[in-house]
Amino acid sequence: MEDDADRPIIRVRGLVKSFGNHTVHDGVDLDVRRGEIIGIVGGSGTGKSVLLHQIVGLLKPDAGRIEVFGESVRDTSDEEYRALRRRWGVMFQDGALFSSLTVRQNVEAPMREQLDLPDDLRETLAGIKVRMVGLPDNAQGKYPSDLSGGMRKRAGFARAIALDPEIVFLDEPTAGLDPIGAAAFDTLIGQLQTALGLTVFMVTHDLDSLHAICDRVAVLAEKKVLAVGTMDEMLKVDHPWVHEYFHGPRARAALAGTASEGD
Ligand SMILES: Nc1ncnc2c1ncn2[C@@H]1O[C@H](COP(=O)(O)OP(=O)(O)OP(=O)(O)O)[C@@H](O)[C@H]1O
Repeated sequence: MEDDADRPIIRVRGLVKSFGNHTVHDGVDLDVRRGEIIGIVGGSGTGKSVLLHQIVGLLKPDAGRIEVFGESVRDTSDEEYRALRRRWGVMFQDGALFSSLTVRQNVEAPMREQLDLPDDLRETLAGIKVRMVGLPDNAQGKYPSDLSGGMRKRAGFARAIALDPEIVFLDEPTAGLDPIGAAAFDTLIGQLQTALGLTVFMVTHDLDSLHAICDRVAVLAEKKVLAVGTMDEMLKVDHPWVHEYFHGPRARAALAGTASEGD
């Protein structure tokens, strides 16, 4: 069945999640639109990664509803979940590459799991994904430990797009990169989003990324999505944390950087 174009590609309603007596989410609502890049921001420990992990079915919410492509992620059989999972790719915070596999083998891993392809075709396709993220051909045979942090992130991105997903989830893709590497990674995300028509759900602390590539931003605070909108709309939100985040010195520097790029 075709997805309704107006229906959010991800719909979260009334999400509640606690660890012991520590409540992380208490009524999280969020819609993600098909084709957008949405940045998820919030203070440390506000549950950005926990939200991502619940949406992709790696953590079980205590209450609430999560729909991806109109399907409830919780109420699926193993087979249905496998089919859903094929339509998204995840790049975890640290890249989460298999250290004993080469870059190309890492990209092949989800293909082996989900697709029944002849070896040579799978290798060729994985090689194409490695090229798409801007890694040189000689990176294909290297192990994660032989790569720079930026190259490891690109390899993680290549694995996230291995199955031609409709959504990619990126957990702090530019964390730990120097400003030039981070800007190059932002450019890559923007280019692949456009070229492949991706929806991008991106957890980030990086104000430069928000300015450079995000269509909308969702702020997690007080156990909820406190505000969601464009960067311009975020500047008008009257909440102390949101105000400090979007008007503070780092925000001004990021805004100045964006302005001078456009000059
Ligand atoms: N598996 C777990 N067991 C217990 N507590 C957890 C677990 N996973 C996350 N938490 C707690 O949930 C809270 C939210 O964690 P999460 O990693 O989502 O924060 P975050 O917003 O992504 O933070 P950061 O920006 O620092 O990465 C934290 O207090 C964390 O300690």
